[in-house]
Amino acid sequence: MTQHAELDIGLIVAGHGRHYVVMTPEGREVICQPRGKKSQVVVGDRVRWQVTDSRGDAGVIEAMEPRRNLLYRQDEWKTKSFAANLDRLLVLVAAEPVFSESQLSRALIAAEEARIEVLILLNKVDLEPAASLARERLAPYRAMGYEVLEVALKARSEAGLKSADADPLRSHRDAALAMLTPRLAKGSTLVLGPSGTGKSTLVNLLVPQAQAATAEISTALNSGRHTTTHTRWYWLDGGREGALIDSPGFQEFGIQHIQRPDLAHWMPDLRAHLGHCRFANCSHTHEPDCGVLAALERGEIAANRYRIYQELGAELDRRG
Ligand SMILES: Nc1nc2c(ncn2[C@@H]2O[C@H](COP(=O)(O)OP(=O)(O)OP(=O)(O)O)[C@@H](O)[C@H]2O)c(=O)[nH]1
Ligand SMILES: [Zn+2]
Repeated sequence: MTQHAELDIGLIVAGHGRHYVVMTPEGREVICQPRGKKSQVVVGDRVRWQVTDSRGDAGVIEAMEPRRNLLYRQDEWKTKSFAANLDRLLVLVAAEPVFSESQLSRALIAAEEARIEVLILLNKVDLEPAASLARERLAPYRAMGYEVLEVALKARSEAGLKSADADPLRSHRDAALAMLTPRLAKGSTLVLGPSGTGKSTLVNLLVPQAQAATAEISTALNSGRHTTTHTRWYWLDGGREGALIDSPGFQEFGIQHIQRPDLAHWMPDLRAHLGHCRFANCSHTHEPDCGVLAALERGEIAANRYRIYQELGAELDRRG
């Protein structure tokens, strides 16, 4: 275990195939390949590595340091890691296109299970009436304890602005920056968001040098345009205290790694009513004297959320 302790430590900031970009504590980027055939390192991992060329810009990853957490999704066939050692998950949704509550809930469940704090960001609040509808759909999430922030990263009108402003686009953008900068200043934040929500806009706002950095990495890894579809770590400040991790979009957020009996526990609104069921192994679907069903009846659990619980529960029950 200690045999690699004397090697340099580095941070995985990007990866493409079997090539990784390792950042040294001084901020230098080195292209590394893992030693073994199978590599499980992901962006956010800290690794022990050593140089393999005389100029010191290529190396080999010898070992991975223990992880604090790992956010991943899992369907029937494969596991897909997002990133490791996360302090925060920022789930970006928008007034338009209408977001899938099921996908949102899946991401939140995976984050709960991995013990990662969540921030929900609603973009395009300049678009009414879509914004009001989205706000309504997010109300249960606020009520169950998630922080929900609203922004208009690229507003087309001055709707939603408190005072008339000569440049609504700029004032919305400045307001978003002022709101987000302090919240993301420390630790690593992974950004997840379905296509079209404004994820590129958000990353470019918070990391103005993102496009240049991505191009540079693509050249280094010789992967051309492909790297833009990969996960990438960006420092938010010169002191390297805060980081934003951009990740590619995905179709389905599989949560096959969640244990069926724990499902309700990872849903804070359901969790609040656990411990009051007649049966210790209650599935909260059909049992008499179920605390969750009683709470649903009393309107203390949103109908949509309970429907999502049923769907996800059935999905986990089908697992072979
Ligand atoms: N009205 C409005 N439009 C916005 C806002 N933010 C972003 N958009 C628009 O939404 C569209 C998607 O923004 P992008 O930043 O490209 O979104 P993305 O999530 O990276 O999308 P993909 O590239 O498809 O993954 C663009 O046409 C933006 O101009 C906003 O606050 N209000
Ligand atoms: Zn129950």
